[in-house]
Amino acid sequence: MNQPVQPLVEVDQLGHCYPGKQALDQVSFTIQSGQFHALLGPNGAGKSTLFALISRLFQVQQGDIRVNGHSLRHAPAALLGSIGMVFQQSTLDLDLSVEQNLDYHGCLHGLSAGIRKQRIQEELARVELLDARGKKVRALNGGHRRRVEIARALLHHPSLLLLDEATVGLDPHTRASLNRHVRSLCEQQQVTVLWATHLIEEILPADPVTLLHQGKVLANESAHNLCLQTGKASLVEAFELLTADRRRGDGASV
Ligand SMILES: Nc1ncnc2c1ncn2[C@@H]1O[C@H](COP(=O)(O)OP(=O)(O)OP(=O)(O)O)[C@@H](O)[C@H]1O
Repeated sequence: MNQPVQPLVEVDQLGHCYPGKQALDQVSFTIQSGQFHALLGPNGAGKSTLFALISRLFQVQQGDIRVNGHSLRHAPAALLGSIGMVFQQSTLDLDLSVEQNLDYHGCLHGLSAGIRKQRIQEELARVELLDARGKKVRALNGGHRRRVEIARALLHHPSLLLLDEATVGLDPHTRASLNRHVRSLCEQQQVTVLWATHLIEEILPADPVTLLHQGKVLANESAHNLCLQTGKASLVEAFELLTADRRRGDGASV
């Protein structure tokens, strides 16, 4: 008999309150290894709060997150070593070169000079920016800066790559190309991805989706199943139905 596969990521009953605002309320979902998992939610749903918790910008108040079995509460350093982050706001130093930005990150992760040199070369080649290694980040366009951030996030070979609204501010063509690139990392390099977005067009029918709205999980399903279960032809309509129910207070969930 087949054993159930242990998920790579377990978000378990996560809660977070700002003064006077419950931003996350008993949020639970899992991600299987090698998947492109979408965290779909409109502005204010709580996506960035979840990212701030997993990256330890905030202290965990309720619940836990486990990556590769490392608990945010009990083994935070091991968990941080297992993840790579691309935040909504760029965190590159514009006046350093691409290579200097990556090298600094490698130092923070304790990589030796030799390993840093090798990995910088590998990751920049993967995002097709090897020729830009000596350029200041300020000289790159928005799409290329995002690619540098992805290369940087993968430098220490994390199990999980998290991207928070990574395509914000990019033109439609660059958005689509970045989305395709990250999917190819899943398919070809077995990288596991949590892709937070409010843009439904970035999600494909087979993608597992966690639908987050006003701090609560409304659904954990593939986009295709969400349409089937709501009887809607498109994810846009399914999303409208589920979030409208919530706005009316029906509290429907799938
Ligand atoms: N520092 C804060 N103090 C109080 N409330 C906050 C704070 N930061 C966020 N919030 C509120 O918490 C809720 C969740 O915000 P969060 O930024 O996590 O959502 P989001 O899904 O990432 O949205 P966006 O894409 O607009 O950033 C929102 O209602 C927001 O106004």
